[in-house]
Order: sequence, then structure tokens, then C-alpha cells
Amino acid sequence: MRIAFTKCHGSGNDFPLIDAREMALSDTQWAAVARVLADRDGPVGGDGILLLTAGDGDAQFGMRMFNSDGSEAETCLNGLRCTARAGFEAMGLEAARVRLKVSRAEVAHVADILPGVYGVETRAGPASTDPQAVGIRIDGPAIDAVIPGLPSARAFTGVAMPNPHLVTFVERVDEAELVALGEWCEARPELLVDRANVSFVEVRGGDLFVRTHERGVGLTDACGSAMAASTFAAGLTGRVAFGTWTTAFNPGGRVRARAEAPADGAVVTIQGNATFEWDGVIEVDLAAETASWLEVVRRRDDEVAAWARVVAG
Ligand SMILES: N[C@@H](CCC[C@H](N)C(=O)O)C(=O)O
Repeated sequence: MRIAFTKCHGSGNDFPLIDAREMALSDTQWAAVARVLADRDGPVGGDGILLLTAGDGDAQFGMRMFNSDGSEAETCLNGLRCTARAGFEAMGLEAARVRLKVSRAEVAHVADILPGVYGVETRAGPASTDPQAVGIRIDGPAIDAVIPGLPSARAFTGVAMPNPHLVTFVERVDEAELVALGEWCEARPELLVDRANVSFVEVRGGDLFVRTHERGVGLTDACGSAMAASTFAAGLTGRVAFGTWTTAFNPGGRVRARAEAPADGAVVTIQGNATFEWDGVIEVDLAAETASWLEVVRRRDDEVAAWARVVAG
């Protein structure tokens, strides 16, 4: 089948984004599309795929996200900014409520991050430390605590955004250690109901540097829900005050983030880019999971250049 998409990124977290509002594929077929389009060795590549889907009730539109391994995530906050932009442009909106897999989020078009860098604010939550929500088989919430059964002596905070995150604050990120722990979580251990995204976070002044090993993906340049979970965990552990803006950054880029205290709703607000790089059409054989033909129909070099100025600082 032929699929039209936009190659986009939020904070360097990149995805083929598909307007799926009129498409009727099964979950198994979407998983296959994700494995083909997000394959880093294939013609497109990405950390997963994003689907703009129809709204329902009080949601103007929806988003689904499939990781590059074909698993579907509860949310994707870098991807949500991109999907929100696609929804705004398709429906002539400036703000919306978005239906996610098991939750809802608020999105709004905000001022350009820098000239030419489209800005979106997302409000997602409530963030939760309930072990059942995080999908971790322990008796009570893990908040800056060593988790029995996890092969690490570090203190972790478990947060559902609602996708599962394990966050630890470190002096210096050790990537080899992060990858080893992330891969352990990917092996579906008994301790975790459905794996987990793992983040090592450095507090730098009032900012957070977040390095994440993503469920279904591996080491990533950026993960929006991890930046949200880390900001919430920083609030819970007194590292960054609830209700204040911080900059959360990672190798792919940066966002502004603010977490509200549990008593104030535990919502995490993120402001960042939604950059569209190019548009293409691809022929995908769903049964064979191969792509046979790709046409780039539009390049958006001005947006790519504008984002490069953000990364250059
Ligand atoms: N990169 C995303 C998160 C994508 C989903 C994640 N891998 C999961 O399975 O939970 C983000 O920006 O939030």
C-alpha cells in the first residue's frame, strides 16, 4: 500500500507522521508499518511512527504512537507536539484536546521557539507514582528509592506519564550503565509489567539533562515523556520546585518544562518545537514488511535550518 507521511521531530526525537484519520489498518498492520518506516537501516527511519487519528467526545483529534519495534505506547510527548501541529493545520485550530491511548492531553500552538521554529505547548497528566500505574511489582511508590529486584544500587523514582518511566538522578550520565539497565528492562523481567523507559538525569544548575533508554526503541536523542517524568521526579524529590519552569535538555534538543505538585493536579507542561523536515510517499508491503519505493514530495529546508540554529545555541 502507498502511505503519505511527514518526517518530523520534536527535540530531535524523529518520526514519520501519518494522517491516519481515513485509514483503516489493524493494530498488527500499524505495527508492521512502524517496523518498516522507523527502521534506521531503511529508507526513512525514526524512533517510531505517529498517527493523527480522529477525535471523539471532547477531543478534536487523537494520536497513536508505535515504537520502532512495533509496540504501541500510551503516549509520546515529543511526538504529541508534532501530531498537534498536524491536527491544527488539518483542522484550522490553534488549541485542542487530544485523545491518547489511555488518557487525554491539552495542546496549544505557542510562539515560535526561535524564528521559523514552530512551537507547541502540551499539558499531560496526571503524572502518577502508583506502582500499578507505572507497571512495577513493588508494594508502594518508588520515590528516590532503591527498587528491590532492579539490577542497580541507584535510587529511582517510578512515574507513569502514563507510559512507564524509571528516573534516577546521577552526578554524571554513564551511557554504558544506562544501556545495560535499559536492555535489562527490555527483556521483560517479572518485576515490570510492560517494560519501562529508563532515564539518567543530571541536575545542572536549575536545568535537567535527561538521557533516556526508551522502551521499544533503545538509546534515544530525546524523549518528551521522559523529560516530563524527570521534571515531575525532580519536583517530588525537591531538586526543582513544583510550579516553576525548568529547561530539560538532551542530545537532541531542549524543551521548557513545568510540573505541578500532586496536590495541584500533577500535570506536566512542556513547550518545545514541532519541526516538519520533509514530506514523502512510500510503498509498503505489509506482509513482507518491506518498502519498495519512496518519493520525497516536499522539502522543508527552511525549518531544518531554523532548528539547526536552536541546536547551535
Ligand atoms: N519518545 C517518546 C516516548 C515514546 C514511547 C516510549 N518509547 C514508550 O514505549 O513508552 C516521547 O517523546 O515521549
